[in-house]
Amino acid sequence: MTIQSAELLVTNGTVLTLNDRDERIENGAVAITGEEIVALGRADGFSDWQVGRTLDAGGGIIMPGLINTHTHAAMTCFRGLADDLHLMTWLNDHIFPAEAKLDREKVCAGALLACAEMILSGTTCFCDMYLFEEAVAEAAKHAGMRAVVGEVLYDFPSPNYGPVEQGFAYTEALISRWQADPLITIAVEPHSPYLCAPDLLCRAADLARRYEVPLVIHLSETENEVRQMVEKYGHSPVAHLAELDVLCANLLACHCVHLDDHDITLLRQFDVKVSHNPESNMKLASGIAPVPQLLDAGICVGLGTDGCSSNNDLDLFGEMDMAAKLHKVATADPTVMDARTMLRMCTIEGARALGLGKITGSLEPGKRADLIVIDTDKPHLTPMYRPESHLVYAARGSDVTASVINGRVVMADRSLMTIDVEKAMRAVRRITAEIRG
Ligand SMILES: CSC[C@H]1O[C@@H](n2cnc3c(O)ncnc32)[C@H](O)[C@@H]1O
Ligand SMILES: [Zn+2]
Repeated sequence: MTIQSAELLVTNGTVLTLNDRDERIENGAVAITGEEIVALGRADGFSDWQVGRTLDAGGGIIMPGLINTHTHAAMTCFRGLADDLHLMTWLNDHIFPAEAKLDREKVCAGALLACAEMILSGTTCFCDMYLFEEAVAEAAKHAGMRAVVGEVLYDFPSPNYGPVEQGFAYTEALISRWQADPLITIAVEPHSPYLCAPDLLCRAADLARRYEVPLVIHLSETENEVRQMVEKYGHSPVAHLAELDVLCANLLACHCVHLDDHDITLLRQFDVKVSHNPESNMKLASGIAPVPQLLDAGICVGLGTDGCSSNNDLDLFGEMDMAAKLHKVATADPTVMDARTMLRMCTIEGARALGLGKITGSLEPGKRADLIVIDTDKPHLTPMYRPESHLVYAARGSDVTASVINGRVVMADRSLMTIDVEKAMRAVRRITAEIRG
């Protein structure tokens, strides 16, 4: 008889696989070796395994880590700086002037704090658009997080690279530097059709196609944006991208709040993925994305927080709860966006949206070991008829006790292994003085 072995066994919990069959394993365990899940099943099935380290889930829930499909991680530096404003006032009068004061070190500090907040609230993977993204990639790598990162490209000079020509060069350098990294994927990220001329959009799409990397953009976020685009180009933002041949399966379109039926047909036709950011859309009063319609059309939708200056946190548990309830009230239909749909949106569908569906987003042998443990021994999680219900409607990020990313334990007993959280908070507090000054 061969002795089976695992370097790490996460055991004694209800395992939610979020795989195609949505399996739930009571008294379950997940065996990990190196970066990968090697087996999962009932915990007693592993009693004769040789195990290096055991992580006891204490009777809680073991599930795939959450995936945040749209962040501007370093915007932790601007949390609470400017609230209660329209998007364009918020951006032009407050955020862009503050961002002009950023540099590589500040972005690195802001992103590291974001990683601490994300790991502590159950996120294992995020997709980021910002300035000085090399620093974001380094922060994510330091934190041990999986990330898709891309330098923002737009028509005006960037505080990082200057004119956009150099933005393309910077993006290509990022792609070649991080090509073989197990955690970091580089994306091409034009900001939006309203800040990017047609030529920039076409070049960005060509670059993403050439390197087979994700293409990420803000799209149809506000009514004003749609009006402007129709006046300027005679098309909606989605139809504008279709005209330019930018719509494709590796495009992640963030927000997609103001869509007409033709836009939805186009998104489906080109298999475009959508990132839904309900809290940011609510806070900036941008509107309500037609997510139930997108799902009915068969479009892949992931969940995102957007930057935490328009949210104002990075807790995806809160985001799932908000999204589920927002769409119920918007459609006057309590059956839409049920708990299962929300959990899938935040895990496997998020992974698919980022082009990572084959490696993460569900617990299956052969996939990377990206998982979290939730402590359910809490008054607000008692009793528990259905774990899926609690995860969406009752749990908070602070209920997450452990996190494993790419096979590495990055948090246990709510202690971060990779980040000195006190130091990370101090660094960002120091930056706020400069931002204010
Ligand atoms: C420089 S990277 C990204 C750029 O986008 C700004 N931003 C943050 N949130 C939003 C949003 O909801 N819509 C459009 N632009 C947004 C961010 O401040 C950065 O300047
Ligand atoms: Zn955004």
